[in-house]
Amino acid sequence: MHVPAEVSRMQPIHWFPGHMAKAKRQIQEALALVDVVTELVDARLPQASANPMLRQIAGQKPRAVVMTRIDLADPLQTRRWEWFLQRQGAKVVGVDARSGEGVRALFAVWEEAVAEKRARERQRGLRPRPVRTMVVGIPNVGKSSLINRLAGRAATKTGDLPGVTKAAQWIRLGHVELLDTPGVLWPKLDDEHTAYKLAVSGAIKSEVLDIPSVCAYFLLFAARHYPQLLQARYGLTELPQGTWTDAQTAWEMVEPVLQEIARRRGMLRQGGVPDAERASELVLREVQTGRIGRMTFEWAPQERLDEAARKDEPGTEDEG
Ligand SMILES: Nc1nc2c(ncn2[C@@H]2O[C@H](COP(=O)(O)OP(=O)(O)OP(=O)(O)O)[C@@H](O)[C@H]2O)c(=O)[nH]1
Repeated sequence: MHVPAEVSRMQPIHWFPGHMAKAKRQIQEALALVDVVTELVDARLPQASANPMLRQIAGQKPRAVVMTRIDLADPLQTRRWEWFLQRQGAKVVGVDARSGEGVRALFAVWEEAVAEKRARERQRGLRPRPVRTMVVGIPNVGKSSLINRLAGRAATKTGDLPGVTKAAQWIRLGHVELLDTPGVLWPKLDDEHTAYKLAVSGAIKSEVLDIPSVCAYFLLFAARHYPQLLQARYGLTELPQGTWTDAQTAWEMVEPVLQEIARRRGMLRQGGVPDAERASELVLREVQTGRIGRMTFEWAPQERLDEAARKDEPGTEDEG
């Protein structure tokens, strides 16, 4: 059995305290100037792509949670996540930041997020003022895409923002003012599953985890939760069985499937040996571009199903 060298050289997952301290400071400075924080998470992994530190930094400030990449996520799971996050007190909207789908709904969410504060201000006789917000999220989650979508042609840039960076400006969008520089937070990679899910989604690159292991993680997950999509895309008759324990074992479970994919795609090494490693790159690329189909990589946390049923809302399943 051929095991790629990278699998046995799995690197430890790094956490960057220096970067985080700086990012935290910058975001804290900027947050002091906004009414509502717009937190971006990836709809395919809303928990793993959120940074828990943001809650701590943002404190009681109203949060608008934007789930990006709804075009790639499983629609049923997206509904469940929306419901779950709303129950946690966030205002939630799902968007495709590339096409702009769902983006208009954000304006209502922002207004709603500051409604109480504005009512108090009105009572004190203060003049209505625009809602100020900033976009915060992990790298690659869609911050620039969303800002560009929102800014569009109508955007006007106004005034420098002291204390953050010289270049930072507000983008005026009707009653909303959006900071044109997003806040970047690193994902919290302190658990193996979080790291693998982020790698499957493309949020972290192969310097942290190697491609064959990430692909193995994905295949075991997808064989369990989205078998029809895998079968339809790759014409597979047999799917890998089993759950993740470690990279080596997982690779051994998925290697025959990847060899089959390699054979079908003509990915052969010298002597006609199917190149499972190359197939793992292909599969991962196709996951990340949505070619295999719409998938969500983590389930909304288990809620009491009876409660969900009583409220006639979608229930949740065990991720397993
Ligand atoms: N399919 C899809 N792709 C998206 C969406 N949002 C962003 N992307 C793509 O994801 C990639 C990263 O998007 P960016 O907007 O650059 O992400 P970012 O958070 O600004 O990234 P950093 O600058 O690294 O912090 C780009 O190729 C986008 O086109 C989305 O909602 N759907």
